[in-house]
Amino acid sequence: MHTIIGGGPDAGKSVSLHTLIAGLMLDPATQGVLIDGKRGVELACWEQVAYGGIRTDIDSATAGLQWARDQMEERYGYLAASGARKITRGMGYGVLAVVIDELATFTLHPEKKKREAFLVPLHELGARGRAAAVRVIAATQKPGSDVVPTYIRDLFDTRWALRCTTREASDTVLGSGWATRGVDASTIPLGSPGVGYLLAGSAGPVRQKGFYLSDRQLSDLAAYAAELRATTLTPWR
Ligand SMILES: Nc1ncnc2c1ncn2[C@@H]1O[C@H](COP(=O)(O)OP(=O)(O)OP(=O)(O)O)[C@@H](O)[C@H]1O
Repeated sequence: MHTIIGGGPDAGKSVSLHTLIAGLMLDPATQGVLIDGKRGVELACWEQVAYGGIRTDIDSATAGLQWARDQMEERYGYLAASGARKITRGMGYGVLAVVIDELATFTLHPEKKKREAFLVPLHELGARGRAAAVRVIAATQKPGSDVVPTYIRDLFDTRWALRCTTREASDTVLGSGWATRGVDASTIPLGSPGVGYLLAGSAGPVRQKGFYLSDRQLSDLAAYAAELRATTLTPWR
């Protein structure tokens, strides 16, 4: 499953992202590439457990994606050699998580070459990552095709629409047609951070409120995740 989180300012995207990161990184077998388009201010607490630290500029973000892509290829090599179709627990690999806060920072980068270099491995991870236990999770204020290319947006099968500023933006996150069927994240009242519609699997979107973790709780969880990594023998160390 790859997840996109969309919503207007203060909708609760970063907090939602943190809860997903916490869930992933508390398993010491998870490897995480963490990319922060908000200059590192959001994801900083996960610095110790992120592969190569928190990546804030497009060059290091792209290098992180390329590293994850190489890991994915290695996993495909293992699958080919073992005759299995997908990575499962017990094969010696954990989840490889690629998390991006404010995706638009990179997809709208002014240098076309750098933008493209970022999008190529991101697309490969999204398109071929599932069988290799790669999970791409991205948050963005503006998920429209002028910001996130449609061929990238379509790779996300789990969609989480927090409060959006327009009906169109809500449909962009969830997939077109949901607003006319009464599922419209622009109707979520202002001042309800974390409330949104989650579309996962074949059932329709479910209205729910994301879990809240304070900065203190997050830094405690991040420290615990780091400690687990230091004391647990993982397949890749
Ligand atoms: N699930 C939640 N429950 C309660 N408060 C929340 C929740 N999620 C977020 N908040 C609060 O709402 C505010 C905005 O949250 P957050 O920074 O995650 O929003 P955002 O969508 O990332 O904002 P922006 O895009 O403007 O940076 C913060 O003060 C945060 O503490």
